Amino acid sequence: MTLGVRVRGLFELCRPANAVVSGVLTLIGAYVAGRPFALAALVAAVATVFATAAGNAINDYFDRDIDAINNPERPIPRGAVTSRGALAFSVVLFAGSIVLALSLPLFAIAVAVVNLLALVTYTKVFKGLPGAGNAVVAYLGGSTFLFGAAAVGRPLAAVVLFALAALSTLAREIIKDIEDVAGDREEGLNTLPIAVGERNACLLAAAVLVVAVLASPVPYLRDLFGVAYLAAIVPADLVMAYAAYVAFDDPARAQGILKYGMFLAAAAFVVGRAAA
Ligand SMILES: CC(C)=CCC/C(C)=C/CC/C(C)=C/CC/C(C)=C/COC[C@H](O)COP(=O)(O)O
Ligand SMILES: CC(C)=CCC/C(C)=C/CC/C(C)=C/CC/C(C)=C/COP(=O)(O)OP(=O)(O)O
Ligand SMILES: [Mg+2]
Repeated sequence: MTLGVRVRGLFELCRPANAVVSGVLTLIGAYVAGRPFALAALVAAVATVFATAAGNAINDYFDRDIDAINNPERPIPRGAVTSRGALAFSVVLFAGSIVLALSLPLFAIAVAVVNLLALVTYTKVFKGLPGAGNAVVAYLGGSTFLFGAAAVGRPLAAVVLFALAALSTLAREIIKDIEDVAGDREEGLNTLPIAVGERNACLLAAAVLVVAVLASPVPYLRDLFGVAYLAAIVPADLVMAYAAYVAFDDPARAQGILKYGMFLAAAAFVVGRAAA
């Protein structure tokens, strides 16, 4: 195995696009809290990139046997990275994330510690319990905004964004589990759609999305954002509501549409704060 093959494998293990998105959401949290250019905001964003990369790497480590069957192109099953190498890489990334987080205010350190525990335990403890794994990933997604705001000393500024992002991520994770039912059943996993049926899981995901969409004006109503936010969030809400509708027929397409709607919503947060 050449060095290039190994480096590429480690890079893929991090799922760099997801890690960078998480870091950007942390910066948005600091921006909404009013201090995007503070050094602490940058430190928190890099800590988030490291933590997300570490979480993805350890997920692939724990999933190595399942992925050998279902995702043979992943770095461990295809032989680009050894399983011990993936675990060691994840430990190094976690350590980097902790060292960075230790320079932040106490509440931000607390969020980082809870998140690292959640990332380490997710695959073995929560993923196999119906709904629990989805809730953990939803919490993690939402916590990026909270972490960014906490890093600059104003966690309360991001509480509503945390809730909106967690609700929409919860819906998307449930829809992704509906998409994955066939493979997950073979693996013996007990995900929500396997436990309660695909239609019930879809009804729940749609209901969660409706709550998120109906709650989306709250940052405006609480004077956190200006009126431009309303103009920016409406298209995002429409895309997310459409995703809920599509989920009943085509969950694979719905989760992609929903991701797009979530990105639009994150952009609306920036617009809303800029116009506050
Ligand atoms: C109603 C309203 C205003 C909602 C707000 C929506 C919002 C701003 C959501 C932000 C959440 C977001 C864009 C999260 C992405 C970050 C992330 C890495 C999430 C967790 O992903 C795990 C997932 O299992 C990986 O999936 P995939 O994308 O298919 O690789
Ligand atoms: C703010 C700080 C310190 C950290 C934030 C950490 C964040 C945002 C994590 C986002 C959620 C995430 C990417 C978790 C990683 C573990 C995970 C759920 C991987 C998904 O792996 P797949 O292999 O696609 O799916 P399953 O293994 O769940 O089937
Ligand atoms: Mg996995």
